[in-house]
Amino acid sequence: MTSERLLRIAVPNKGALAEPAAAMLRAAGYRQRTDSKDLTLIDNDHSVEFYYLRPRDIAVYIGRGHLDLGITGRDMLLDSEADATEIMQLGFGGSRFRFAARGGSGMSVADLNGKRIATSYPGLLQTYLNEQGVSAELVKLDGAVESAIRLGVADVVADVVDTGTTLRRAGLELFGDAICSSEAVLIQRNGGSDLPPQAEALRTRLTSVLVAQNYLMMDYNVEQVNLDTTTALAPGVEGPTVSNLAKTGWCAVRVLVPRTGAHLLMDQLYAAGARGILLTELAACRL
Ligand SMILES: Nc1ncnc2c1ncn2[C@@H]1O[C@H](COP(=O)(O)OP(=O)(O)OP(=O)(O)O)[C@@H](O)[C@H]1O
Ligand SMILES: O=P(O)(O)OC[C@H]1O[C@H](OP(=O)(O)OP(=O)(O)O)[C@H](O)[C@@H]1O
Ligand SMILES: [Mg+2]
Repeated sequence: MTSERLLRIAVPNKGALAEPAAAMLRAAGYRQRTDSKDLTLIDNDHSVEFYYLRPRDIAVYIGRGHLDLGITGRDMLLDSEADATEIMQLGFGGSRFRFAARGGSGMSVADLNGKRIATSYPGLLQTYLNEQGVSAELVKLDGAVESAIRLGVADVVADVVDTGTTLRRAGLELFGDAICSSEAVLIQRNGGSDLPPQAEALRTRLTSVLVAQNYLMMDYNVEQVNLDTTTALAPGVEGPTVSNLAKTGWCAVRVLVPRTGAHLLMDQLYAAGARGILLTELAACRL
């Protein structure tokens, strides 16, 4: 690809988003670093340069216009209050930002007035408290926020919850609605319109990875007399590819099927006469 300049993309260098972000970019056909100490990597074939940065800092670089696109968490983008916006949901790194207090304390958001709330996301939390008309003292911590109550530095925590294991281990219980539902997102500067053409190519390729996650490739053999029944069960997108088998009266069918319900479909196809049914993962898929 020829272009006047490299597209500059920020990718999380560590934490929960780093590995899945690199894996998604690899699945989309981009080169990624093999040494986790590398700070940057140029993919010359696609005229893209990747910068490996702390996920918390990525919105800052994008908002100030020093990098073109970035992958970070929605919660981190909102917390940063950077001049940046999400342009695509990436389907990994899902979490919720929640309040928690000592088990059995029966807290509610209305009880937060005057309380000390420990968090690593003061921007996100303060915005929410303002909306709720609550006045509380924020205790800003870098991580392991769940220990703040036991150690007496806070009455309540507001933190990222995925499985809830960390909270349970700390003897805490959730209260109130989720302050934010987060996942990894692709971000750009607000109103940013001077992106090189590789930006659109990246979005198309990432979309093809997401689409591929929703489908599987199915192959099966079936007798000609049963073909109408099996193709009605699995009609595919444009229609199945049907080829002749060497065995007279039989054909081979290849068809894209939704991942959800694929095993139920296998049962139905088998009952309808399909044999040798194969399900295969897709790396990428542009429909
Ligand atoms: N199980 C999880 N634990 C932590 N963050 C998660 C999890 N699942 C998804 N995330 C998301 O990952 C993003 C980055 O959080 P992460 O904890 O990796 O950053 P960090 O705390 O700055 O880094 P580190 O934990 O390495 O110091 C956030 O958007 C968060 O919502
Ligand atoms: O609900 P869970 O599945 O237990 O995951 C949530 C925990 O994971 C994150 O911590 P991380 O490992 O990023 O450490 P940190 O607190 O030092 O950031 C987050 O801050 C929670 O503590
Ligand atoms: Mg963390």
